[in-house]
Amino acid sequence: MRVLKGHGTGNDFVLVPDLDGALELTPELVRALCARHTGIGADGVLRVVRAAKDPDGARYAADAEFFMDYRNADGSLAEMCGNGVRVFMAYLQRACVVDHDAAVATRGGIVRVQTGADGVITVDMGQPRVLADRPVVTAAPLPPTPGARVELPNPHVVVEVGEPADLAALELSDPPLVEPARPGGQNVEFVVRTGPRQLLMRVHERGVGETQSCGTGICAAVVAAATAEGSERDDTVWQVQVPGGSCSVTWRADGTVLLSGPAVIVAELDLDDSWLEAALAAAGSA
Ligand SMILES: N[C@@H](CCC[C@H](N)C(=O)O)C(=O)O
Repeated sequence: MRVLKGHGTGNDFVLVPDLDGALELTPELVRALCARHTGIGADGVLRVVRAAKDPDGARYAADAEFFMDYRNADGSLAEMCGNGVRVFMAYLQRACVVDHDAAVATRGGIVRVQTGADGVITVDMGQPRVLADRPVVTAAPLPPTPGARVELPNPHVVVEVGEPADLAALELSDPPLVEPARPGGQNVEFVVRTGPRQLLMRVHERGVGETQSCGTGICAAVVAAATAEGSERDDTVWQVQVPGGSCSVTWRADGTVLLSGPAVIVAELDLDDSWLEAALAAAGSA
């Protein structure tokens, strides 16, 4: 089995090319690949398959050739992955199956992805949904604080905290408590404003834990911050710094959100059967 390792601002993935949809990607196999000590180690898996060859992708096949089958490290499915889709695009270009512009199908719909001359990849993430309720988030030592619920289409709750030191002090090894919790969970972003249209962010991802970056979360953070200050859809560029790097975001006048950032392919690996068996056993017993 041949796989690749890649990352976008430190949000890392195992890419599994399976263009004809022959592989059975079980939750156990996802956990085995993502295991940090016994597997390759990643926040998630990106299975690369022709849309027509996947049951979830087939409905998009007329408009998008490839389907990004994204799985969180715990084996769960998610609608979209903003960093992952840039890495997915980097893979498609490396495999010479697309040029610099592609439509990619995801469980959350089709997204348009473009690579600039500088190698920066921009994704049209579509229209965010800002929900009216204000769930209360608790993560030590932060007191219970109301956050903004934003869907892109993944579920996010964005909480503003005071200073960079408050952000650094947050204990995120366990999932933050969100009340009321959304069935199925949510991603939680903690942000500090460091200047006009500049945010510093940490994130706890549903199905993963704290990660170095989350692309849909970065967009959700900008949408929440712009909404709070009344500068929605003003076409300006926001910069969001995360532990793994930085991305820029534009909430356009037509309501769609653009996410731009890097994507890196780190390695291409052949997994041998004995490793796969051992990794599966380790993931099963973890
Ligand atoms: N890291 C991703 C989001 C991955 C899915 C997320 N954990 C979820 O379950 O919604 C990104 O870059 O957007």
